[in-house]
Amino acid sequence: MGEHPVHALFGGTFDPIHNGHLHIARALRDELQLTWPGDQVRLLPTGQPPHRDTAQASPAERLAMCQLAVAGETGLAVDAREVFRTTPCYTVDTLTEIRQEIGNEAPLLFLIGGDSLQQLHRWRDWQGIVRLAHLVVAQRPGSDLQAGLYPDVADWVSKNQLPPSRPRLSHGKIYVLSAPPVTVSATDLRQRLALGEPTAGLLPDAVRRFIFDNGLYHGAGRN
Ligand SMILES: Nc1ncnc2c1ncn2[C@@H]1O[C@H](COP(=O)(O)OP(=O)(O)OP(=O)(O)O)[C@@H](O)[C@H]1O
Ligand SMILES: O=C(O)c1ccc[n+]([C@@H]2O[C@H](COP(=O)([O-])O)[C@@H](O)[C@H]2O)c1
Repeated sequence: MGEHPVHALFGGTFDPIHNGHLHIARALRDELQLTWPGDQVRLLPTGQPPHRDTAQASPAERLAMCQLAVAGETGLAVDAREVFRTTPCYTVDTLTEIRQEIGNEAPLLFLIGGDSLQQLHRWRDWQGIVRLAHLVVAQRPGSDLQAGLYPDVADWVSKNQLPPSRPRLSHGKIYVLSAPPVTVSATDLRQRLALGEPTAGLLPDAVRRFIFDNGLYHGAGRN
């Protein structure tokens, strides 16, 4: 144990990917010291998310935006295995597939925001997810990680804390990032873009250009 690369996955609709996403992907890489050769935080754009409406941008556009967002970023990459699926993508299935690829010993992490942790008990087989991977949670404005959790999840969280160092165990723990919360959300960005309101500082520059060049989110292109 310990000599295996660490694989971290960050699933999302990424409609569009924004600086809040990049902030927590970088925080995961840096706080858990994923600096060994082969260590990676991979953005995992979902195809059909299980619990929400279809994305506004197409799978190919969301994938392209993720690729632009990580270009040149040490230790960040994109995993395209879910994005073109037309049936719901359940995280437990994807992590099972990745676990088969990397073997049983390698640490596997799944990054979510605090709002997702509050919904975790509604996910398909969440206990199965933590038998496959560690969870890493980013604090998000409005998500109270002490009071807002389903009791079974809160109980598991309280007993399974991971220390802030490069993980050696393969799965089963939780790490809450110390990175301060940032307020950016994709819903707010889509609204701003539709209304032609400013988005500077909220999106990676290359993603902003892609949105404008391709006329995404109706009305984009003015700011
Ligand atoms: N600003 C943020 N801080 C922490 N976590 C975030 C932030 N934005 C998104 N996340 C997390 O990233 C994951 C993917 O998010 P998603 O692609 O749905 O973006 P979103 O901004 O939450 O979108 P939407 O507003 O459409 O719900 C989720 O687990 C979500 O909790
Ligand atoms: O597996 C599930 O039941 C499940 C339920 C809700 C969300 N997820 C995953 O959580 C990630 C974030 O989802 P979202 O909807 O916040 O973009 C994304 O990878 C989804 O596939 C997974």
